[in-house]
Amino acid sequence: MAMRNFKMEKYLQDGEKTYALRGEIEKVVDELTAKEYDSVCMLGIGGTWAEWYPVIEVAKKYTDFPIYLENAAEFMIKDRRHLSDKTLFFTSSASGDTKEILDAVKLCKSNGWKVYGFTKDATTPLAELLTNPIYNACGDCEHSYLIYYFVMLRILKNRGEFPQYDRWADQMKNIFKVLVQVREQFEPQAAEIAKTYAHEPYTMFTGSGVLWGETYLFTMCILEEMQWVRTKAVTSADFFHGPLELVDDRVPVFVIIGEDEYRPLDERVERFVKKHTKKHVIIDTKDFALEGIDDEFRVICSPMIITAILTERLAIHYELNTGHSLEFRRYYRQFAY
Ligand SMILES: O=P(O)(O)OC[C@H]1O[C@](O)(CO)[C@@H](O)[C@@H]1O
Repeated sequence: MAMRNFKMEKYLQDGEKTYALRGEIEKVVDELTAKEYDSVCMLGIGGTWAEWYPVIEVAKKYTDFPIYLENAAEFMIKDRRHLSDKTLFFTSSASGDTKEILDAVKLCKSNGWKVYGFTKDATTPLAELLTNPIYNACGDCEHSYLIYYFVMLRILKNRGEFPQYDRWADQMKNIFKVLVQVREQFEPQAAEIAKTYAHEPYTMFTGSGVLWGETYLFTMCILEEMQWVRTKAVTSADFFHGPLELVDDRVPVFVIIGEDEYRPLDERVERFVKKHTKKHVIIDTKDFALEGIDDEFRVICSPMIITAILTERLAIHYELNTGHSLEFRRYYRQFAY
């Protein structure tokens, strides 16, 4: 099935460019971890916060080292005594002009804290603030996941907590090709799901663990910001503390099922919705093969599967059905607020 609005050659070329950043990222991380440090802090906002989320969730499976994920706007006003000049700070903004990120990085700098990270190119305001900025022209989520994982898992490797780093990173050379297969497999379903649900007045999404960030991102940044489709994202655990009361045949529930230790929580939601609404959509990362990638790395790659099929493919089919351009905003970045 041909994929609407998908340029395969360009996608694979962009993937090669992103993978090629591996050496540069490893060099920065190796230099930083050769010196004394006592914590790691990632700064994000909205979509970037959601993209860092699984990277930190994964890291916590391998280490109990202090690793923080801060919302850049909250970071400005909250207590920061857990951070210091011994913290390794990273951030990312594809546009390089997201206000909250710029403010947070300026605040770090005013404390003498260096911030490392990513932006699209050397012309952005963020590029001027970062130490050793790394340029990643393609800000799509799977690209972000890959480079953020290069940062985080390399730190863990250097701490002796992720000795399989090289095997994992070598296998990531093919991840973009694999994610084309994942897209192709999902495409007929994406077309069908969007046709059925794009005009629903309210849609719930549940997810958990390593997939929570992408669940939240897809509803907030794609369906709400880019499609004006009303949604609720709730963790599989919290679904049973409120949202379940709204479920009946009028309310579609998308259940995103992952492969980490949270899976039983997702399966509990699956059992419930299958009984209480005809409008359930079950999306299980286990249904997608990752050719050439070891099973022990599936959880790490699982947000890439979800972003490929929802944020990339389902979004395109929603756009087709709603007739609302994914590019159009009425408020976001249209004026100061
Ligand atoms: O990477 P940038 O340019 O800072 O943009 C991040 C933003 O992009 C979006 O994901 C989509 O416009 C926002 O919701 C998000 O906060």
